[in-house]
Amino acid sequence: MNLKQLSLKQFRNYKSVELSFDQQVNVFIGENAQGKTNIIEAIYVLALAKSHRTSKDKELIGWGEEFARIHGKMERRSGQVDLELILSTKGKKGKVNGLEQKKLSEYIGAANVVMFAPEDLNLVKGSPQVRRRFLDMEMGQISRVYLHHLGLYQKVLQQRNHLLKSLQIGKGAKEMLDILTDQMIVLAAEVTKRRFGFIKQLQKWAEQIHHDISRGKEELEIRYLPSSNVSDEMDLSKIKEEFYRTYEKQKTREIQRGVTLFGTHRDDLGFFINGRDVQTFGSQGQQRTTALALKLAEIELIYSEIGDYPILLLDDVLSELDDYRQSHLLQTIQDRVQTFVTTTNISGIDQRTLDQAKIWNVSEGTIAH
Ligand SMILES: Nc1ncnc2c1ncn2[C@@H]1O[C@H](COP(=O)(O)OP(=O)(O)OP(=O)(O)O)[C@@H](O)[C@H]1O
Repeated sequence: MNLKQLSLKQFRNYKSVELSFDQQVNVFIGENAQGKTNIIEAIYVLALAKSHRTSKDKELIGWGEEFARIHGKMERRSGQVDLELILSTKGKKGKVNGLEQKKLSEYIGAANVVMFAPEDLNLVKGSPQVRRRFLDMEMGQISRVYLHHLGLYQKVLQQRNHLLKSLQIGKGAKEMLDILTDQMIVLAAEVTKRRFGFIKQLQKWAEQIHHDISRGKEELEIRYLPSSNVSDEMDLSKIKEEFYRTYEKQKTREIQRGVTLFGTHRDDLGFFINGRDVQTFGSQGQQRTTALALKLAEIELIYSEIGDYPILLLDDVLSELDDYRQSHLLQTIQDRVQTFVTTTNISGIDQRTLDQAKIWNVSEGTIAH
């Protein structure tokens, strides 16, 4: 899929800007703090209704303004799609082809993006939260059902934590805990089952890509690491049974601590190269290759799921990759994947890429080419 036009109003440091993209590769170049990342963040938010670098939508609205608007015209295999997202201090609204969507979960998925930013190099070593966020953002854009279950799970979890806090100080109704636990377990089982399935698919691509980047020397394995004793082979009812067992074991401690101690919000992902944990034993280079393999695997996975390539957003990351990794990445995207790149220094980018790219100069919230 291709983004043909993008217009921003009061988004970050852009008062009003309209851009047309007729090339596959677009490079935004400029000094620090001029608005390069803001542009590709806008494309990410247009697709996923969430930023990759903040959970506070208010930060996306231009200072002193009431709202921000992102409008994009996409060309997909299935036809043209017009997307509009309005962020205000009161919330956000998404329109697809001019029609306002009742729920954001119905809006998400009309455009697909894969972002590779310096923070992603932290995916392997960073906190489990970073890896769960990766799972949720990636899975959310290819599965509405997943997004739906995840949203409900988060709501129930919040209520359950609230109740546990009350029970901790001798308030609240204890029978409510069983009711909320039932609801949480049904949703946790759905989320878990889908995450196992997603990892299995991602593994298939990532393994091959990692093998190629490491010139056949390394085998990458991705494992879903649940906090309960559930496994890939279990069906939904078996997963639920296991969650109930965990609940019975943890119940007293949960009340003492005033917080939910089991469930998908405590799960993690593990990466293994030739059987060794990359998080503990991986060199910096191996961590980079793993992160790159995951991103490239995501591109293939999205293609296999929806029959269209996602848009690739590379935020200041090309210069972080050595020549070999960079050319591997560029080989993957060649002619297939519309790509937006930001950089402060054009010399870090492969000349073959520059030859087919449109170069945009970014300075203090204005863009020229
Ligand atoms: N809500 C906002 N309203 C107005 N300006 C903002 C807002 N949020 C950030 N900015 C401004 O945007 C600029 C940062 O833009 P951006 O993050 O895109 O930088 P960049 O060009 O990618 O730089 P770097 O190379 O350092 O990453 C800063 O000048 C910052 O003050």
